Amino acid sequence: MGPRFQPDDTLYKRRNTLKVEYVPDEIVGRDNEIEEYEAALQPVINGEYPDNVFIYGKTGVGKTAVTNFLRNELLESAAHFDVDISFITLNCDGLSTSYQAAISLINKLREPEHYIAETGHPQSKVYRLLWNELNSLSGTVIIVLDEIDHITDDTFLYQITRADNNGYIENIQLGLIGISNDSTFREQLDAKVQSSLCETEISFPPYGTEELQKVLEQRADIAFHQNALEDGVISLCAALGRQDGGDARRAITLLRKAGDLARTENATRVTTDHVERAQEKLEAQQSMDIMRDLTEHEQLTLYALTTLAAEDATPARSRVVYQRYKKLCTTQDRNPRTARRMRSFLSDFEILNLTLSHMEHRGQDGGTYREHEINRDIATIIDALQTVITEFGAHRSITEYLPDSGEEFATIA
Ligand SMILES: Nc1ncnc2c1ncn2[C@@H]1O[C@H](COP(=O)(O)OP(=O)(O)OP(=O)(O)O)[C@@H](O)[C@H]1O
Repeated sequence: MGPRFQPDDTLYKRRNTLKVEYVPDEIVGRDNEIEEYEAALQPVINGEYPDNVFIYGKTGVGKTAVTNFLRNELLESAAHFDVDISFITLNCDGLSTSYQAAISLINKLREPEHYIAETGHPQSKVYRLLWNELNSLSGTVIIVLDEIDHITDDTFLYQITRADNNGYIENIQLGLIGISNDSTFREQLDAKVQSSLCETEISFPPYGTEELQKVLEQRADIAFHQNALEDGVISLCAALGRQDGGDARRAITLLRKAGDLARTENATRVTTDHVERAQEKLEAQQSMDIMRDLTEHEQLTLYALTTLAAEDATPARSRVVYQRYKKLCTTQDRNPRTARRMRSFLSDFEILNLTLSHMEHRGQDGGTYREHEINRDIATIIDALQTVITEFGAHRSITEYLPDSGEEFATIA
């Protein structure tokens, strides 16, 4: 028998280009946004101040890809015309305060051996160090703050947008690009910060089917061998991607998952059937992630409804779900949320597609009430709720759905 893992390149030419980390050389389907963005950056090449730019749009709509593309183009043009430009990119994911953001930016500008500690400095010292670092640069410096909405207070943005006016920086012309997928972020900013940061605002709308098709075609050309995709594969991925919010990242991931499925099955081509099955898997994974991210009381509510489903007692009225939910809470002495709060959890589940509910009308007395049922299979929900089940115990109705190591769960009558 030969080695277990055999190289296999029947379908893929460069599979890595379908991974999220890959930066495309060319951007397709974002011409209007690129035009606006370019106009805001154009002054830089004339040696003038750039406009500060605020980019917003939902996840996977090309905000980062277009920013990286234009950065590369600008750097190339700057080299050609001998203009001094530098970019500093800071991803604000994981930075929740201005203090952390300022320290991260300082460290971005320093060599690792001169990094400063993440805590313990007076605020005035942090900004002094930051101005020193920026003043050691020259020409135009553009700071890109990706996921800018993670910074929950305005101080950092206030300081950095005012640094020039306040005389803290000399020699350099500072430009700021803020990127966010939270459209309400801008409204929450202090008015002065808002007007400085949002000199140019560019909204990136979700991709339409045609645009997704272009993005996918471009990527498939690099990633797959010629003829590796059956007709209709790209258009199906584009249509499903459109339904899932016009997110290019998700559409590209779907194509990769379909390719992987085809490869696992030793298929000679990727077919629409592979795409459909890959989509089912992605959806299952997505709802699993959603369920795992619910709060404890939301999970207990879902757990309560699932036990009723396991007893064949669904669709169930909200008050029946509430009784079961309260019972689960008492096993660990938790104070149950009010019935109204629990009903709001049930409405949220419906929006998330985890449950279905409908109104029932009583006959003679004319009242109405709502009934709920789960919209995922019991085993999947039980799997997602492992943590809460381990802590609160396994209701007798679900024992057959527990993993083989079921003994570790205390049972609830
Ligand atoms: N117009 C495009 N042309 C080619 N590839 C694209 C295009 N738009 C997006 N992509 C690809 O889709 C993926 C997601 O894009 P990107 O990271 O730019 O989204 P984003 O809007 O910044 O999302 P987030 O807010 O989640 O960071 C990336 O892999 C990117 O390369």
